[in-house]
Amino acid sequence: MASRLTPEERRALLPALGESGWGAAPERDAICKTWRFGDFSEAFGFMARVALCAEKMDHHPDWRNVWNRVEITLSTHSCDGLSVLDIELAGCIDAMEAGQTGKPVTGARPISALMPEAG
Ligand SMILES: C[C@H](O)[C@H](O)[C@H]1CNC2=NC(N)=NC(=O)C2=N1
Repeated sequence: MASRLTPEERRALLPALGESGWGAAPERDAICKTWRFGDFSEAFGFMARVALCAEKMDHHPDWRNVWNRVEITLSTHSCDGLSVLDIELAGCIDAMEAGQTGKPVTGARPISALMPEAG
């Protein structure tokens, strides 16, 4: 079973995701990111690609789609928080995004909320 990221792992892994638009989900140990696409077809195409990747990993997003907008939240049910599987799935999603018209929506809550201070 995947275990929850340690403070050291968080400090090592989360800043890069923050750079690409991931933020801290409200009131959960989870990361989230929102994209806006040209239209519903593009948004749904992106979701289909994410679904295939998630199924291959046996690790699945929480998500919401409203027409051209896709909001994804990642956390691991089995440890009730962030694990390395969420980091891997986020990386896979970001790699797919590159070829799309979809753009991340700015304004996510800072990912540093999920990182305890060192010391
Ligand atoms: C039985 C199955 O392997 C588990 O339920 C998997 C499926 N997808 C999952 N997805 C997520 N996000 N967290 C999990 O713990 C998880 N567990």
